[in-house]
Amino acid sequence: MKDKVVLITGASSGIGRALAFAFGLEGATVVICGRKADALQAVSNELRQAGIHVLALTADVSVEANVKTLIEQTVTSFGKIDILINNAGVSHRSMLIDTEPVVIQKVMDINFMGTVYATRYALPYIQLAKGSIVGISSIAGYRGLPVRSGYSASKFAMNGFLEAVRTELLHTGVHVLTACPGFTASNIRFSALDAHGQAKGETMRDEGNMMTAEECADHILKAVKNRKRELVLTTQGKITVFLNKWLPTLMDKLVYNTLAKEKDSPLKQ
Ligand SMILES: NC(=O)c1ccc[n+]([C@@H]2O[C@H](COP(=O)([O-])OP(=O)(O)OC[C@H]3O[C@@H](n4cnc5c(N)ncnc54)[C@H](O)[C@@H]3O)[C@@H](O)[C@H]2O)c1
Repeated sequence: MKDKVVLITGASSGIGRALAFAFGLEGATVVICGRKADALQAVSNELRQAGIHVLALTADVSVEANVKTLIEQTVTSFGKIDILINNAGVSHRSMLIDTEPVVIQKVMDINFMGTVYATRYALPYIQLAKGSIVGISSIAGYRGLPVRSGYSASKFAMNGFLEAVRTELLHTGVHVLTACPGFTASNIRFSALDAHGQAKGETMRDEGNMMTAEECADHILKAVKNRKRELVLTTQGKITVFLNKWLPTLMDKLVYNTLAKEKDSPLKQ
């Protein structure tokens, strides 16, 4: 990764932060982006202390002009972008019947349109570098998950978008990776939106019993180095993707019953 410039969206916590360390410790220059300047600065300081060359830029990925500026500032600073990691994301937890559509719009704007903006504006530079475009998707991008219909939709959209882009770029030397973590300990469940768009502020799962963000980032780093097409993480995630392909009706019941056991689940057991 020496001499590579890696742009990571949503890097002030969780998997994005861990990716900044993973790529940075391999010698890459990392450009980290997030909405909150304070949180971003704190991560930037930690990265610098670890000897990593870092630039922190604030941007809301759901705002096209912000993302355009983010790409321009990165190129002005370093002259290129080798790897773009579309990581910024938000979830929601509410039954569709209760959910204000604007909540689903917000999830789509961040998870999907954020990926569209960053990929579109970074693409000329990634093509020059014959670099990599990475989407941090989810198992929810292969198997629709109840109580997260908008989140699943945004990750299905991301998967389809990146598959199409990968095919468009087949003869250009650009690598496109769809990375689908399973449950990973992070902020994602705390910041998940409720039916009215407020952060839940709590998790409904045992965060201590999950893959860590650092383990997840190591798998993604390896997949980028090996220019893999797709990465599906955790045994549970792999089984879910496999069974859903061949036994989707059985999976409706299995997924329902599993997620009905989550604390405060609105699904009836
Ligand atoms: N943790 C999991 O269980 C899990 C599983 C599968 C996929 N993912 C995906 O991994 C990615 C990272 O999530 P995480 O688990 O590290 O959670 P996280 O909440 O710790 O990280 C998400 C990051 O995105 C940032 N972000 C949110 N909205 C943004 C916006 N509009 N503009 C810029 N930044 C924004 C947040 O501030 C945060 O830093 C997400 O795309 C998520 O969907 C997570």
